[in-house]
Amino acid sequence: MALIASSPIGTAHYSIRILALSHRPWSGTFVKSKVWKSNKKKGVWSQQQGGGGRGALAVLVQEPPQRFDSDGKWQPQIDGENGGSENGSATSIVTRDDGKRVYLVKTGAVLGKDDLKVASILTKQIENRRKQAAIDDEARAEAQAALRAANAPVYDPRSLSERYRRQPLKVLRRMLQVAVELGSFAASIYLDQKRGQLQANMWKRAVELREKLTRLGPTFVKVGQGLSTRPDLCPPEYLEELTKLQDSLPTFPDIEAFSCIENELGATLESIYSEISPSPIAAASLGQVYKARLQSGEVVAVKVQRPDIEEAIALDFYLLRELSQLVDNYVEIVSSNVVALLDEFATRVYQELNYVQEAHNAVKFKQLYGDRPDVIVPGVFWNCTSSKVLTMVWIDGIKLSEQEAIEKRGLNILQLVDTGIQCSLRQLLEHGYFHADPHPGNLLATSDGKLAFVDFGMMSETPEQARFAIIGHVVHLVNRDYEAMAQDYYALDFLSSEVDVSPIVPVLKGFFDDVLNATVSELNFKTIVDGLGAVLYQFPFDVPPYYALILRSLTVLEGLALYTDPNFKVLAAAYPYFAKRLLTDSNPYLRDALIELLFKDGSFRWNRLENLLIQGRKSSDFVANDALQPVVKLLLGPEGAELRILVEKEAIRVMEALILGTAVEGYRAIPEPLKALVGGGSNASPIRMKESEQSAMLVLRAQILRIWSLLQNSKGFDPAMLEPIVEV
Ligand SMILES: Nc1ncnc2c1ncn2[C@@H]1O[C@H](COP(=O)(O)OP(=O)(O)OP(=O)(O)O)[C@@H](O)[C@H]1O
Repeated sequence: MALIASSPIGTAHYSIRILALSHRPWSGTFVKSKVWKSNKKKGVWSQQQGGGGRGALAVLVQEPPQRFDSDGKWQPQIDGENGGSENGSATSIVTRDDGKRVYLVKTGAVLGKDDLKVASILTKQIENRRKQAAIDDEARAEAQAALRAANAPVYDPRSLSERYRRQPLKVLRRMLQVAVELGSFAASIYLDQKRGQLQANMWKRAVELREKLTRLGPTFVKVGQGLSTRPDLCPPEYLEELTKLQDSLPTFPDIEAFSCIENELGATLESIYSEISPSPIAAASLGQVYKARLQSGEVVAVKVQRPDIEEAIALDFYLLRELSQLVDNYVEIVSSNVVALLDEFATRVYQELNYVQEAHNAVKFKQLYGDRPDVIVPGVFWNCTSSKVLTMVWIDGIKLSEQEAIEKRGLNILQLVDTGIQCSLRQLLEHGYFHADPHPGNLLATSDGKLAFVDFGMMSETPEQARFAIIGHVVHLVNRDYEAMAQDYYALDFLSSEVDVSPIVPVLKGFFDDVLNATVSELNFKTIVDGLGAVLYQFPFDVPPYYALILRSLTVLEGLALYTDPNFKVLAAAYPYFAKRLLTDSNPYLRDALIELLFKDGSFRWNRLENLLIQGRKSSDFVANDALQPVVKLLLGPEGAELRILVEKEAIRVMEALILGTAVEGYRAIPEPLKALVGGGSNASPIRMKESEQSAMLVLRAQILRIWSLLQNSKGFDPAMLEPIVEV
C-alpha cells in the first residue's frame, strides 16, 4: 500500500508519527508505533515494512519537533500531485485519555491534495484545543492558588485598633523600641544642626538610619525603601544608603521557610521538588528566595514569606497610625492628611504580602511587555503558589548591580540599559502599568544579553492623561517652550486649575535657559529633575506618587549606565521615543502639542520638524508613513480651517524656495565671466532679491530637501501619504 503522508501538518513545528495501522476502522488502541519514511523515488511517503490493504492511519501530533528520515532526521515531502483521494474515507480527531491528541487522518490508502488541506485544518483545531486545554489548566491552577490565598490579610485600620487596644503591654514595648531607635536618630540630627555639622555628617547619619530601619524590621524597611524613591524628600546620601535596603537583609531559618512551603501548598517538600537550595539565594524585606527544581523538571525561584510578618507589620501600622492622627490634629505646619497617606502606604504593603496578587501582576506584566525580543518576564507556577509562597521560572542571570560580573561575561551594559529604558518608556507612557521597583537587584542580565524583570510586588499606574502630558512636557522642555511647559502642570495633575501658572514661566526660563544651552544629547537627566524639583518647591505643587516612581525608574537606569559611560544621558536615549510618539500619535493632547511646536507664531518651524524626524527615526518601531498623520488628519477635517491658511502660506514659501532657490543656486554656480551672458551683458544678478533673502531661501530649500531625504530613507515611506497635504 502506498501512502502519501501529509505535510508537516500546517507548520514545521509538528512532526507526524504514524502510530498504528489497523485494517478495521479506528478501534482506539495502538498496536505499535511505526515511523513512515520517505520513498524519494516515487516522491511519496510509504510504510517501510509490509502492511497493505486499507487501514486507519492514526497520527500523533506532538511537541517538541521530531523528524525522521534515513539520516535520523524527518524531512517531510509533500506530493499532492501524485496522490489521489479515496472516496468514502473518514477523517476525525480522537483524543486519548492521557491528554495527548491523536489525529486519525484517514481510513484510506492514499492521501491527496484535499487530504493535506483537511490535515492542516484539523491540526489547527488540535492545536487550538491543546492551547485551550492549557488555558483551562492554567485557569484552574490560578483559581486554586486564589483559594489558597483566600485568607490573605487585608489592611483594615479598625480591626487593627480593636486588636491592639486589648494588648497595651505589647504596644508599649514596641513603642519604646521604636522611640529609642528613631528618637536617638532625631537627637543626632538635632545636634548636628546645632553644631553646624549637618552636611559633614550626612553620610554617617544615612548609614545609621539604614541600620536602625533594618533593626526595626519589615515595616520600617519598607518605609526606608519608599523614602529611597523620593529624591524630593531625601538628600542623595540618604537615597544611596536607603537603596541598600532592597538587598542583603537578614535571613530567617530555612527550617521555618520549608515548613511554610509544606503548610501552604499542602504537600511535602520531596513531593514538590526534586531539589531545593539548602539556604536562600536572596533575602528581601518580606521574604527570601530559594532556587529549586520541581518534580516536573522545571528550575524555579521560590519566594517564601517571613514568618509572622503580618503580626509584625500590623502592630507597626497601628502605632504609626496613632502617631499620624496626633500629627494631623496638633501639628499645624503639616498640611497633608498624614493618616490618609499612611493608609495608602499600608494598603500597598499588605497587597505585597499576598503573593497571589504579585503573581497576577507578573502575568499582566508578561502579557503587556513580554513580547519584546530583548525582555524576559518569568512565568508563574500557579500550582505551587499561595499567599505566602510564590513560584516562578528561575532566571539564570546576573543582577545589573553586579556590573563587573556582567562585563566579564562580555555583555554590553549600555545595551541592557537601553533595553531597560525602552521597556520602561513603554511601561510608563504606553500602557501606563509599570514596575515601580526597578532597582538594579530586580533587573537581571541573561547570558544571551536579554534583560529580565523580577519582583512584581510593587506595580503602579500612570493615569492616561498624565502619560500624554509627560510626553508633551519633555518635548516642550527640549524645545524650550516654557509657556507650554507651565500649562502641562494642569494636565499632569500637579496643580489645580485655579492656580495661575504665569509666574512659573519666568522661573522655568531662568533655570532652563542655562541648562538647555546643551543639546538634547548632552542633557543630564538628574540636572533636569533637580531643576524641575527646585521650581516645584516654589509653587503650590502637589506631586502625585507615580511621578516620583517614574523619575526613579529612569534615574536608576541612568545611574547604571554612568558606571560604564560617564557621558551617558538617559534623555538622549529616551528622546527618540518621545519624538516618535509626538509625530505619530493621534491623541488630541499630543496632536495639539505637535501643531503648537511646528506652527509657532504663524510660521512653520522646519528645523523642529527636521529634529523630530532625526530623533524619531532612531526609535526601532518608527514607521515613516505614520509620521505627521495626526496633523494630516486634522488639516483635512473641519477643525483644521485655521491651520489650512497657515499651510497655504507655507506651501507658497516652500515652492518659492524650491524653484527660486534652485535658480539662485544655478546662477551662483555659473562662472563669473559667463554671468554677463545670462544678465544680457550686465554683471548684475537677474534675480531681483536681496542677498540675505536669497540666503534664507537657500537655507529653507536645503532644509526641505534634507527632510525629504530623511522621509525617503525611513522605514515604510510612501510618498502618497503627502498627497492630502499637496491637495490642501
Ligand atoms: N525568578 C527569579 N529568578 C532568579 N532570581 C530571582 C527570581 N526572583 C527573585 N530572584 C532574586 O531574589 C531577589 C529577591 O526577590 P524579590 O525582589 O522578588 O523579593 P522581595 O521580597 O519582593 O524584595 P523587595 O524587598 O525588593 O520587595 C531578587 O532581587 C533576585 O535577585
